[in-house]
Amino acid sequence: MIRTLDDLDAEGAAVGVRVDINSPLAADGLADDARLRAHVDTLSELADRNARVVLLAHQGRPGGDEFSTLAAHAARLDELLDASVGYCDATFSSDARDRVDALDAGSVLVLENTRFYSEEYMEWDAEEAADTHLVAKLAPALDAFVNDAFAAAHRSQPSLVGFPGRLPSYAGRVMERELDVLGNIDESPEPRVYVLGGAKVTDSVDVARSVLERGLADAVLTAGIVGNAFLLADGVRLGAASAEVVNDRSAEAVKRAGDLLDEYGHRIYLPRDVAVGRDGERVELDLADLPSPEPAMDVGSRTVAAYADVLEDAGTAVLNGPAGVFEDELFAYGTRELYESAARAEYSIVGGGDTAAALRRLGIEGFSHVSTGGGAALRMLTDGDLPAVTVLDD
Ligand SMILES: Nc1ncnc2c1ncn2[C@@H]1O[C@H](COP(=O)(O)OP(=O)(O)O)[C@@H](O)[C@H]1O
Ligand SMILES: O=C(OP(=O)(O)O)[C@H](O)COP(=O)(O)O
Repeated sequence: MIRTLDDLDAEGAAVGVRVDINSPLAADGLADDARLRAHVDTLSELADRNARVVLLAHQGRPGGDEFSTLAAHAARLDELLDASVGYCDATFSSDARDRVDALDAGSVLVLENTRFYSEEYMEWDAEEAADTHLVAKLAPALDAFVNDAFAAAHRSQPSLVGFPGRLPSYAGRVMERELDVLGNIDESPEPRVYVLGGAKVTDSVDVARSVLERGLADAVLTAGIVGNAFLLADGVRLGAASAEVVNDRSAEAVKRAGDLLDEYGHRIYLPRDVAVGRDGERVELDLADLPSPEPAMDVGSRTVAAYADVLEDAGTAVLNGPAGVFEDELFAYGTRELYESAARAEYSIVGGGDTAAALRRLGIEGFSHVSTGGGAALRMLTDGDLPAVTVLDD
């Protein structure tokens, strides 16, 4: 059974709360605060119940553009919450532990990006994770652990799976809600159409295989860089620029996409056209017009029309990842159209950090459930288990 905040004696307790506030960044700070706002209920409840709330979170991946401190996140949380929110530029050092010890009841402290520490970017089993430096050093300063980071719950990293071995542990309100909705997807209306876009090529190929093998998906529509990977796997010569974007993520995934096309090609839909930028304009190219020197940045209108036909009959639409570089208005068309078609399905689930940002930016509403997780939601839908959830279950 997974315990929730209803089971936690919060008064005066130092509660470590793992959240997922991993967000798109802009030059001057956060480009979108949806993931921060998602945790407001959990954090407000704990602060109102006089807990000393200690936040653990990651931002970006080592070496990536969005790998940064959590200073901007703490400042935004301070605006979003009634409680006072402090920031500490360390995670488990004596400085960090001193700040935890000095924290007032009803206040919040944001510790530094957990991925600044190399152990955090490795996968562990729960017992080993409990012995990592981060967990072994920080746990003694805490009385309890709450995992509200559904969006990262598919990762077996120390801050996600290590604390339950050392502290009484609970699911936060976001985690509780997500498990409630996504745990019952196999009872959702058929036919089920999965729309896989975005940049996580390897994860998406794995998801496609799983939902097709398990008979959960009647159709898989591919878009974004994922769609480009499937086009390459199908032998389409997109051009060196597009191929480089895909291969930078995973050349191996293209091979695996090819294997999947061999087995399930009749249920996998590939883009029929793509959009590139030429002299500052959007230009749509049919597959016959490729290769193109410019990278494919969006799906074109023929793809949108074909996918809309499939989605029109969907009982359930499950969507992850944008169809193109929606951040640039020239290439937002595919995402806008595809999301609007998916939102019209009888039951529709959408997930992903960038996907949620796209929904807000493009003003699209009407999904039955907007999950805070992309990879986590898909993994939950396909495997039904998540490592960070399994360790909460006792
Ligand atoms: N054709 C494309 N070329 C380059 N980037 C793309 C393309 N299609 C989508 N993207 C990018 O993919 C990113 C989001 O993908 P991903 O992180 O997988 O989504 P999510 O966070 O919703 O799971 C966006 O920043 C978007 O610009
Ligand atoms: O943004 C996230 O994943 P998502 O984009 O699949 O929702 C989570 O914060 C997990 O991040 P990660 O995929 O770098 O482990």
